[in-house]
Amino acid sequence: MTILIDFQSDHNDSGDEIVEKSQGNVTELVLDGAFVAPHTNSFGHTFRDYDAESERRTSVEHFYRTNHIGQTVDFVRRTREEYGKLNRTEMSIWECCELLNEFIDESDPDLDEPQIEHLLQTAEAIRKDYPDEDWLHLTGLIHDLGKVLLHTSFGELPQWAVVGDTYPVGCAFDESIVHHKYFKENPDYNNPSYNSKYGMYTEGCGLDNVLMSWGHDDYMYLVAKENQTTLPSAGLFIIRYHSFYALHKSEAYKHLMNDEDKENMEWLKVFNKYDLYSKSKVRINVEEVKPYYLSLINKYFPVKLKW
Ligand SMILES: O[C@H]1[C@H](O)[C@@H](O)[C@H](O)[C@@H](O)[C@H]1O
Ligand SMILES: [Fe+2]
Ligand SMILES: [Fe+2]
Repeated sequence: MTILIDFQSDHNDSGDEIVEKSQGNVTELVLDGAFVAPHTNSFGHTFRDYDAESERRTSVEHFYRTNHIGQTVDFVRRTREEYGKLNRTEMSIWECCELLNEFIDESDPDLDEPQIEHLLQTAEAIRKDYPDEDWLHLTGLIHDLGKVLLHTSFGELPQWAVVGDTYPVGCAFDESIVHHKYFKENPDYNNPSYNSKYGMYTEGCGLDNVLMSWGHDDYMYLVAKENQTTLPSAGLFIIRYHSFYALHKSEAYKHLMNDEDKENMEWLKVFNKYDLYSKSKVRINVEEVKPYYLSLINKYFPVKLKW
């Protein structure tokens, strides 16, 4: 497979140097040493460009339309309560990674690989740059496991209720949210209790008190917490808010954060670089890295978890 890379430029927007190595028609990102963020995704476009004319543009836009219409306060409360019961199955973290093999995320303009590839690419890229932070490697591996909600044994939630960027419900939807215009069709959009800057919240109330649109982030957070993980609070924060781009990229909703959120945000920003820019066609040898990740799972999680 060929990775399309813009050969004109050897720096990306954030000024990181791009290193490329060619082997036949396969161009690899060189990940040893400090991680170098590529300039373009596997389709030859800049990352998170929701307007770029690509084979995925229309389906991604359609995804966000359904997502923005369906995520109401009422829907989130009901679904969170239901899935928060964790009474659907019992399995280990690694079993869940394997289950994700079959899913492709319809919200993602940058990736059309099975999810397990993305998990390992993220974790391995972090591991190279932060060799001593083993909790962050494991966070990389598990951050998207909540996408298992798409699975038939979980009642097959539709993609709009599992993937995509997340945002608070119960207060005004910020304009920086991808395809914001579709919120006009969300019933909460015209509800005066939910459509002001603070809505049902107060200044500095802390993200823990904010109801986020329902999806894989909050679900995986609940799974990890209820199964008594020993991951540090920054790991749980990353899992819970990694899709909250309006906050960690556009700095909207900062008025809802408390001091602990602000501290954890530093790690989320580190994490995001690897989550977003490690998406590539470079395959990881699963069998080779599996023993390492099994040892981390063993350190931070029980053998079987409730899902
Ligand atoms: O399309 C992607 C994908 O669903 C990711 O897992 C999520 O974290 C991102 O926020 C989203 O943009
Ligand atoms: Fe995600
Ligand atoms: Fe991810």
